[in-house]
Amino acid sequence: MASVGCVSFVTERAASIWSGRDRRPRFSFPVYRLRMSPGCAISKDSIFGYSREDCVRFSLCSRRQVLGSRGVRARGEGSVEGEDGDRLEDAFDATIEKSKKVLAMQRDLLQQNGHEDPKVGVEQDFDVGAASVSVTFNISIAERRKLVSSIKSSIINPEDNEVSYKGRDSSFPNMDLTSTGDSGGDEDYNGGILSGNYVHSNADKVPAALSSATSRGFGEGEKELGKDLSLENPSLDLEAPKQLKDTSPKTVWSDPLPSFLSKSVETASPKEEKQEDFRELSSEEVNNEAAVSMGEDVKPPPLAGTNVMNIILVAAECAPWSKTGGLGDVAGALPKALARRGHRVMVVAPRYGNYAEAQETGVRKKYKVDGQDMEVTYFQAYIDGVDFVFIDSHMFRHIEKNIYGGNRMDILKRMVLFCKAAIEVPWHVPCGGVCYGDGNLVFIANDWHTALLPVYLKAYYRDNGLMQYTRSALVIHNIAHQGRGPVEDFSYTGLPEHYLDLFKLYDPVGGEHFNIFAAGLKTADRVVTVSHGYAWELKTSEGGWGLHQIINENDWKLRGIVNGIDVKDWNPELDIYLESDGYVNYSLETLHTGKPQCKAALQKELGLPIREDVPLIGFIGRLDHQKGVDLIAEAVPWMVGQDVQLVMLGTGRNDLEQMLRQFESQHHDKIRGWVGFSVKMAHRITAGADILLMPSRFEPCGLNQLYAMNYGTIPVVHAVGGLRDTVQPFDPYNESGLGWTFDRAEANRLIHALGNCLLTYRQYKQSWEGLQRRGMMQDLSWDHAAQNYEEVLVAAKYQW
Ligand SMILES: Nc1ncnc2c1ncn2[C@@H]1O[C@H](COP(=O)(O)OP(=O)(O)O[C@H]2O[C@H](CO)[C@@H](O)[C@H](O)[C@H]2O)[C@@H](O)[C@H]1O
Repeated sequence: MASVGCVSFVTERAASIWSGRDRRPRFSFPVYRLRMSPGCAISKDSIFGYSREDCVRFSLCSRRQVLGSRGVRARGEGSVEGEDGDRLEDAFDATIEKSKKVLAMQRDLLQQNGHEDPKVGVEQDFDVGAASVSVTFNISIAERRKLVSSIKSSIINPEDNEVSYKGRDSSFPNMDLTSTGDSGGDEDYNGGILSGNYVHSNADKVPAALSSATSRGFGEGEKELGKDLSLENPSLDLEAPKQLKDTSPKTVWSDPLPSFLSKSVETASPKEEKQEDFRELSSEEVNNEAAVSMGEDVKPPPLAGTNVMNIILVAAECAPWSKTGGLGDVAGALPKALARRGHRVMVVAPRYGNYAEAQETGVRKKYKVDGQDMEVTYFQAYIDGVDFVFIDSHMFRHIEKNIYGGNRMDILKRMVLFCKAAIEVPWHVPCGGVCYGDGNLVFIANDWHTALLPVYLKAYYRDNGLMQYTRSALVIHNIAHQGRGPVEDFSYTGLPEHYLDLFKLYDPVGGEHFNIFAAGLKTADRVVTVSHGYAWELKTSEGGWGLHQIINENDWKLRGIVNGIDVKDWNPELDIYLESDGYVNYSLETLHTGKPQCKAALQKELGLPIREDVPLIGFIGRLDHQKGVDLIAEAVPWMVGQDVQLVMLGTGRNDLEQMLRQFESQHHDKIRGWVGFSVKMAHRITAGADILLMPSRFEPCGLNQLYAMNYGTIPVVHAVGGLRDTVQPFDPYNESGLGWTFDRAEANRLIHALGNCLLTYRQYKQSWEGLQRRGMMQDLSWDHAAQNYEEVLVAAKYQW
C-alpha cells in the first residue's frame, strides 16, 4: 500500500506565453502544479482527496481545451451545442475510459515494483496545456516510458478531435451582420468558441479557475504555444521553479492555492509539509529546473492571479488620439492599469485621423449598416502593455474635431458600425500574431455610443450559441446622453424585431421613444458608473434622466468605482507641458518654488499681471449646463470686486463661448476666457492656478479636480456625484480635508465657498500648504480602481 499525503508542492499561479520581438504576452492563463515526492508516488486512492482519475481528468480537460481548438483550426469549423456537443462528450468519455485503463496499468506497475520501498523515484510532469500534474513513479525508466507514452497517446488521439468536431456546420448563423473577411481570421474565432464550450461542458469536473485557461483564438496561438514550449521559451511547467528559487520555504506555502485543493492541503501534516518544503528548495533537481527557467520570458505572477482574462474596452474616444472629455482619458488610462494587473487588454476605438503609432493589420471586414455593406479595416498599436486597435472607415475619417457631430442619423450609423466591427475584433484582428478569441473575454462598453455592444453580443452571438463565454460590462460616464430618437430609429440597428422592446422607453416629455442606453443597461452583464455618489444619484428621478427605473431594476449589477488618473500624463513632476515657456516640473518637495514659477509662466502666457500674491482661479471644461458655467458667470461681478485673477478654458455652447469672450474683454486685467480645446493649456492651468472651480450641476466623477489635487491646486466644487466622493471638505479645526464644497448649485453658495477659500489662501498660509500637500500625497492612480473593475469583470464572467 502506497503512502498517502506525500505532497511536496502545490502552487497556483498564472502564466503568460511570451514571444515575438516585442516580448508581449500572447495569452495568459492560470497554471496548476501538483507534485508528489519520491517514495510516496501516487496513492492508490487519492491525491489531496481527489482520485487519481480526477487528477488525470483535470489534465485531460485542460489538454483538450488546447487540442480541441487545434482540431478546429485545422478544419475551419466550430462546434456550438447539441449534436456536436454530445459527440464531444462521447469523445471525452472515451478518453476518460482510456485513462482509466492506463491508471490500472500503472497500478499494476507500482505493485510490481514494490513501491513501499522504492528504489527509483521518477518524477513525471503531465504537462497538459494549462495544467501541469507532476507525479513521481517508483518504476523503472523503461516502464515509465511505456506508461507515459501510453498516457500521452491516449491524450493526443487525433481521432478524438475528429469525432468531436467533424461534420460541423458553419458556426456563423445567418445574420444580417455579414462578415466577409479576407484575412483568414475566421479559424480563430471558431477556436475560441469551441474552447469555451468545452470548458463549459466539463465545468463540474474542471476546477473553476482551470476552466478559464484557454482564453484566445487558437490560430497562430497554437503554433506559438508549440514554439514557446519547445524552443524559445521555457515551458509552462518550467516557470514554476523560478518561483521556487525566488521563494523562501515559508512563502512556498503562502502561495495562494487553487480553491479546489486548499482543503486537502490543510489536512497534510505539518511534518510532511516541512519535509517537503525543504526538499523543494534544496534539491539539485529544482535548481537545475530553475536554471533552465530563468529565461527572460519568465514573469512574476500577475496581480490578478487566476482571474487573468482578456479584456476589451470599447470607446468612441481614446486619449491621446481622440478626446473630447473625460471618457477619452479613461479609455486611455484604465486599460493600462488592467494590463499591469496581468490581464491581456485591448482598447478598440474609431480611427478618426492618421495615428502615427498604429500599423495597418491588413484585416478587412464588411458590416451592414442601414442595408449597405460598409468596409472597415483595422489598425493596431501596442503601447504600455495594451493593444490599441483602431477601426478605420470612411464614416470615421477626419472627424476627430467633431466626434459626436453630424445629424442624429449620422451619429447613430457610425455607432452601429463601430459596435458591429468592434465586437468581432477578438475573432479577426491578431494582436502580436494571436487573436484574443472569445473565451474568457469581457468587453467594457462606455456610454450610449457603445451601449449597442452588449445588445449585439446578446442578439447576434449569445442568443445564437456564439461567444458563450464572453461577457460585457457597460460603464456610465454620463447618463444625460442616451442615444435617443423616434422608435423608427430601431431599424438602423439591424436587429430582429423582437429586440425592439429592449430599446423602447416611455418618457413624459418625449413619449415613447427609442433609447440605446436603456437597451445596453438591460443587456450588459454588469453596469459600472464612475463614482459611488453618482451610482446613488442615478437611481433617483432627478439623477437618472428617465433611466432611473431601469437602473433601479438592475441595481443588483450596478457598482460605483471612482475613476483614477493617469499618473504619468497628469503628474507635475513629469508633465511635458511644463518643460518650456517658463513652466517647470515640480514635486511635493519643490512645490514651494515650482508651483509659483508655473503660476508666473501662466500669467505671462495669458498676458495677466505677474503677481505671486494674487489668487489665480481656473476653470476647465465643456461649456454647458452640466458644468455650471453659468454659476461662475453669476459670480463674476463678485469676483471682479476681489483681488483675484480668473482663467476659463472651454468649448461648447455658442452663447457660453461668447460669454467667455465678453468677460475677457470687459475685465481684461483680471479675466481670460480661452475658447478652444487645448490639452496643453489644460495642463498649464492645472499647474499654474491656485484654485480650480467646478460648480457642476451633476458630475459623475470629474477628473479635473483629481488632476488639480495632484498638482497642489485646491478644488472648490459643488458637492455632487464624484466631486463629493473625492473632495473632502476642509476642516480648519482638524487641519484635514482637500478643498471647499458647496451643497447646492447656486451662485451664492459658490461665492460663499470661494470666499472661505480665498480667506484661507490669504491669511492661513500653513493651512493652505497643508491642503496642497494632502492633495498631492493621495494615491490617485488607476491601480485601485482597476482592482475594483477586475472584481466586476470576474463577477460578469461567472454569471450565466
Ligand atoms: N477645453 C478643453 N481643453 C482641453 N481639455 C479639456 C477641455 N475641456 C475639458 N477638457 C478635458 O476633458 C476632461 C474632462 O473630464 P471630466 O471628467 O471633468 O468631464 P467629462 O464631462 O468630459 O467626462 C464625463 O466622463 C468622465 C469620465 O468618467 C467623468 O469623470 C465625468 O464626470 C463625466 O461627466 C479633462 O481631461 C479636461 O482637462
